[in-house]
Amino acid sequence: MIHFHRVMLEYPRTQTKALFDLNLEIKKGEFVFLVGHSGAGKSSLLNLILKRLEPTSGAVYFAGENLKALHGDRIALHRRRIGVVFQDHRLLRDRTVEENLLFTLHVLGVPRHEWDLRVTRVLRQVGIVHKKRAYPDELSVGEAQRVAIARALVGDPQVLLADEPTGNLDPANALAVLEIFKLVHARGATVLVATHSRDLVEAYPQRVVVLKAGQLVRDDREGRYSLV
Ligand SMILES: Nc1ncnc2c1ncn2[C@@H]1O[C@H](COP(=O)(O)OP(=O)(O)OP(=O)(O)O)[C@@H](O)[C@H]1O
Repeated sequence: MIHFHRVMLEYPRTQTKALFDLNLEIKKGEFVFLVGHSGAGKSSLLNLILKRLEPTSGAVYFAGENLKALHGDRIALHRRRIGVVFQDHRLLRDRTVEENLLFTLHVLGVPRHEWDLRVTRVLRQVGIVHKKRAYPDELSVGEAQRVAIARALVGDPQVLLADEPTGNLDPANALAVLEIFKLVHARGATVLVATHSRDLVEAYPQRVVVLKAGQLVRDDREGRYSLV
């Protein structure tokens, strides 16, 4: 589903080498934790999958297609296949929870007659349907994060990418978020979660890929957490 082939990434302005000779293959339906110290390159890796960044050398493939070949509208179409959750949820502050999700469905081009059903279903799934008329500023951090997850899932993406999705949450809320990811995984989506949280990794033993200073130093299918 996602394949990195000898990827090197250097940020040109600062000449920071963020990833070195990275080879990684993630199969359809896999759940992968991406761990590593701050600055190890986790966010850079996720941004390459979204084609927000281009590799300096090497190639990133998504569903068999080299992302380098995508231009213009096809980049937007590519991103629509992917649900994204960040620590900083980036909800639209002047729209209610429901309107935030409707906006996403509009952008995704989902037919209007499906909107109500999809919004209700996904808000139920993340346990926040009672807040659908609230504005983001009226939500707790944990609630806002659930809405961000709902927004990432409302388009039924094939792939879910999450960057520190539980960084601001207390342990109970972090585990609640993990439960949602497990459901998404069980439904067949490919899930990639960048995290510093040992608790999260230990609560759901899955494949763990460890980055250290831009290099993949460990790939453990037994789900063992170690920052090396
Ligand atoms: N826009 C940028 N321009 C220049 N250098 C950058 C940029 N973004 C990240 N870097 C550098 O690239 C390296 C990898 O950063 P990245 O954000 O991918 O790490 P990370 O593992 O996600 O860290 P964290 O856990 O702190 O979010 C770091 O050395 C960082 O300083």
